[in-house]
Amino acid sequence: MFVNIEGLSLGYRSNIILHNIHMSLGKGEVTSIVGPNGAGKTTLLKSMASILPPQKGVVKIDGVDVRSIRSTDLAKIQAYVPQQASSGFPLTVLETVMLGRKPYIRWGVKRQDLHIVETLLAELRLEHYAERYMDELSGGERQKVLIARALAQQPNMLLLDEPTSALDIRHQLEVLEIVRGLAKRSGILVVLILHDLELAARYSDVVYMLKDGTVFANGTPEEVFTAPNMEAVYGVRMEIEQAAHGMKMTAVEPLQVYQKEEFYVSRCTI
Ligand SMILES: Nc1ncnc2c1ncn2[C@@H]1O[C@H](COP(=O)(O)OP(=O)(O)OP(=O)(O)O)[C@@H](O)[C@H]1O
Repeated sequence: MFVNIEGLSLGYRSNIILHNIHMSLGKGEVTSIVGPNGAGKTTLLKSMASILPPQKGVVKIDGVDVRSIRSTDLAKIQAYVPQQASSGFPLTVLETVMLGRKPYIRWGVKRQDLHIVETLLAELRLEHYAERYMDELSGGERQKVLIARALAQQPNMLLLDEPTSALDIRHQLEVLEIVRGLAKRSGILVVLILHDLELAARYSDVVYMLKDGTVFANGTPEEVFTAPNMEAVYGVRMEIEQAAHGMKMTAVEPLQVYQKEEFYVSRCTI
């Protein structure tokens, strides 16, 4: 499986958000989309999920325009987990994850569906929550259940919008290890939106850095996460070092701002 995005421009009503985006994503690769708030990351992911139609350009999966794929077929190819999802009515964890099997279920739940769901619950250490209702879970537990539901679709392509935002550090690593393991073992194409750039560096093969609805830089984490790129895109001076398990990024600027304020306050007091 491969995904090509060619000259994609789109927005909301007459307000164009993404401008002439080109991307190519390969099987078994983990790609992170990063960039400041409002850069257009979610809009881009929604367009890959065929939720938002392009105004120009095209998103192609294996050479086929995603807009021409029927939604039931698309659900077997790709799973999308939005930033916030609510079911609208009360479901247990088991029922929620079972919803991921919906594209495959014709007349009723089969033993194989139950096996897939139970295996995922165990893998994500959610088995003890199976009978709990979704509104009885913490934000982080709910986020893991939604990831389990996406994985139950057994997609070739997984689109996750800030999948670790509600998770503590141990669960962040756990989820990203599972997702990366799936990419490497099963050849799933994974696209993540991440705000934590150290996690993006650690778990991604490829990074696309967006600025104002355009691709400012793309390549390996080492190529993209450079001090000049960070300053140009985030407006923050950073020190970036290679560390044993990825990259270490330290913001330099906030410290200076603080020192300037302190200086200003002490001068006023005098
Ligand atoms: N439904 C909508 N209607 C109109 N404008 C929208 C809508 N959704 C998003 N936008 C605007 O599109 C721009 C890009 O939003 P988007 O959610 O794609 O950014 P993002 O990079 O994912 O941001 P964040 O990091 O804050 O989640 C923003 O200026 C936002 O206000």
